[in-house]
Amino acid sequence: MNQSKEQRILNFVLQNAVRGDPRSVVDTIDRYCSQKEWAMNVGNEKGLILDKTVEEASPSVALELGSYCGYSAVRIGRLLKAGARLLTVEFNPQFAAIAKQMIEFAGVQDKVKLLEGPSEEIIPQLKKKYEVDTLDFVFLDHWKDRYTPDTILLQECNLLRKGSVLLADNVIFPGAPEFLNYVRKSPHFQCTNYPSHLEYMEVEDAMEKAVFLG
Ligand SMILES: Cc1ncccc1-c1cc(O)c2nc[nH]c(=O)c2c1
Ligand SMILES: [Mg+2]
Repeated sequence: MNQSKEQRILNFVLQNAVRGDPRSVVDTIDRYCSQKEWAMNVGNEKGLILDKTVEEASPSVALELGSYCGYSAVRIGRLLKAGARLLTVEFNPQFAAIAKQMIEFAGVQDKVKLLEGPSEEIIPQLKKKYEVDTLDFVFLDHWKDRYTPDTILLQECNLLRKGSVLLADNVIFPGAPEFLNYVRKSPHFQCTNYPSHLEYMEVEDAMEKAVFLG
């Protein structure tokens, strides 16, 4: 049975990155996906926007929707302060298995916990099952059609507090026009757009930051 692209990415990391060094894992994935096989990691250009937003938010509890191979979970995990944690949600079992191994190889497994399942099932479990009070930072990078319903669900579950930062990938390509419309029209969010490019390509893309105002 021939390997999946995601397994090839993991293998390349296991053979070429430095165990326990998140930066080398991120750089090695970027090298593979820009030179060998394109894959939907947030990449280094948008990754820098992610880094700056995470550093500014300095979250104690962060949520990622869409782990894929674990690239952004490692990228976020490496920036978390002592005692802070990231919960990353992936519904595809094959991707979840790869991401778990990527997180462990990078050495961020004490800060990053992968939750396997659909976001609409996991979000309502965060308070009781995963002992979350409120979320300081949320990275939306799963499926564009879930961005708006999951943002509404986060509010309904009282998981956002004044100042919670949402950051959404791909708002231009593949595009999340309904989400942009929702957060930009809502009196409960203060939005900022960060123009960029699709990972490893010269195609226009952007990230949207939406700060919850309570
Ligand atoms: C897969 C793909 N093909 C062509 C162009 C863009 C994409 C693409 C890029 C991403 O960054 C994605 N992030 C999260 N979820 C996605 O589905 C996704 C899809
Ligand atoms: Mg993306």
